[in-house]
Amino acid sequence: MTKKMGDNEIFASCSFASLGLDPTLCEQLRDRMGFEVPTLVQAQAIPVTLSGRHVLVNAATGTGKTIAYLAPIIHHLQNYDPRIERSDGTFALVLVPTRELCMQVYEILQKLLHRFHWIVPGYIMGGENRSKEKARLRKGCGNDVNRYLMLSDMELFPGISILVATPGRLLDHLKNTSSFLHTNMRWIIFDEADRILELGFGKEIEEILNLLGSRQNESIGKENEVSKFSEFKRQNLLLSATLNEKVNHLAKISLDNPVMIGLDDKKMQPNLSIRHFGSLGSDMDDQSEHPGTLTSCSNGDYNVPAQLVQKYVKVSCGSRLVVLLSILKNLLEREASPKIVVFFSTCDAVNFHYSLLSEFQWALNSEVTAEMKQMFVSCRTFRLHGNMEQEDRRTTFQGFKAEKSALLLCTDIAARGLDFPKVRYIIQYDSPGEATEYVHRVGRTARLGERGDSFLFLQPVEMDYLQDLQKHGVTLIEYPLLKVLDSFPLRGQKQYMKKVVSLEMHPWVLSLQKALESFISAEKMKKLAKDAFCSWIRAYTAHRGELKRIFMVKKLHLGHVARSFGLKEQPSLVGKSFQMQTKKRKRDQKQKGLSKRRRVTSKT
Ligand SMILES: Nc1ncnc2c1ncn2[C@@H]1O[C@H](COP(=O)(O)OP(=O)(O)OP(=O)(O)O)[C@@H](O)[C@H]1O
Repeated sequence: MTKKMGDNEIFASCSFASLGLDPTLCEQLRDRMGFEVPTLVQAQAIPVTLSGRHVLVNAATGTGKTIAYLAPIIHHLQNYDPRIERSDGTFALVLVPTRELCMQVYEILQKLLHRFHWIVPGYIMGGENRSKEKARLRKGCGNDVNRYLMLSDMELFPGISILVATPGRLLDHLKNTSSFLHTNMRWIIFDEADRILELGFGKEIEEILNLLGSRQNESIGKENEVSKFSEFKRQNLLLSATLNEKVNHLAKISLDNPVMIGLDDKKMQPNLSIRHFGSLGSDMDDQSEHPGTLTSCSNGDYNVPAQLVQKYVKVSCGSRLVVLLSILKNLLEREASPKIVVFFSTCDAVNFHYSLLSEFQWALNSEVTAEMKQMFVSCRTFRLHGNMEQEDRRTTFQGFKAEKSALLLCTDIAARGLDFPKVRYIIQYDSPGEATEYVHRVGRTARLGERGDSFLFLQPVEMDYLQDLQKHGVTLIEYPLLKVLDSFPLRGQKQYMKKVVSLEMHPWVLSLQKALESFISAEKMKKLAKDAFCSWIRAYTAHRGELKRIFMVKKLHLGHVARSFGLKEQPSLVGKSFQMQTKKRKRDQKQKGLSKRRRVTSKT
């Protein structure tokens, strides 16, 4: 592994065994996962979690939080004497915000439990076709049917020991699947807690905690539910790379006198365990009522990997597309096999750029025949967003993970917790909005001490966003855009003789924009571009609070926005279709009475 940071800034100078973990489990960590020594976070969290205390972990992205909670649980479960059985039901519940994260944690569990065949992992998540899954499990295709189960199959195969779940589908089963046995539930883990709450799952989480009798005031198993495991105390763990009011509230209602890991004294006020039983669904803005509050993120530092190089790309609206393609080309040609993730604000924008990058062919000399053109970017391109079929999401997730060099175009659905190995560059083509989101997006690179660079696209009118990030201790340097554009040869010339000062008048920009507009004028691409344009404006309008001041839709020149989608049409034409779409959306929303959560998820 190439590392920029010293290993002692990432890894602890002790062994997994010295933390008190079972020797067979340590072997699994080494042989199956390739982990020789614990990371610093693991070295801090594992002994505390083994001791049975409630824990709140706030550590930078990519520091190994998953093993920090899974290893102690497996240690205890494999140690139970007599061994746990199927009929004992579920012992541990890992709640995660997205389906991809659900699969990721489940896959790690599969590896770790290889030698502990009596501990059964399972997962449930929205979007799965239940009958198809049942059939697949019955036939035993893919997985070992006896060990790896989904809760939708609980009627057929009760007894998942460690369950990974997204909140919505879990609640459904808690209410409706009578054979879901949870009287022995000992651990509840909230992974990426802030994202679970941001997605509007606060009410579901409260209901889950109530149904499982695991709110802070009920943290010891109910007296009348005596089982052979009732001597064990409930233990809840909460993990998050960023903190906010809602996470603080969840901590207060679910954690009993927790040990804080990764939190310095500045970031919290004393006595987190003060009981407050408000609602996670409501906005927690009245701090005075909550004395045990973690200080708000607005003044705090965010945990960004120290070795990450963060740059911003200052580019006027009309040249955005050309600059994106140019930077991608530059990165892909400069390095042997880079993996790049590009974030967009909407599903339609992902679809448009995906088709463009997968199909756009190009030649330096515009006179050449179609056969002589080459792909503008020559690497495998993937896309990931919330409007895709579950099966396609799964294929993308696995595919991009496996590739050595590839491009992933995605919405924020991929911003949290996903661990794609060897991602070298993150491009935030559309701005992330909240600074929290910025941190999570860049956290997909520079994981565990590896190198990583990030690029944030900003228009000249949006430069105040840098100050917003600065408030959170995040500092970016300017990307030398003109220098990079100058390095592209044009019509056979290696360098331009004349020094170009303006980006818009740069011969490379003009030439590429012309080629793009011609390509996008084809019917299929044009339709994708128009949809992307409309949804992009909607997302831009949806910036909240303080950010509205920076990302002002009225400062946008619609013609320039259209140009950034390779559209030649008059802005008024496109603007009209946008207005019609906005009206239609408002009408639909009124009719359906869409919840806050659905508004958030539809964006991703
Ligand atoms: N002890 C270890 N030794 C080597 N690699 C490790 C170790 N622990 C974890 N890793 C690897 O480090 C990477 C990051 O781990 P993980 O996904 O758990 O981080 P995280 O802190 O949960 O990140 P995020 O906040 O983005 O969710 C993974 O690729 C994982 O396999």
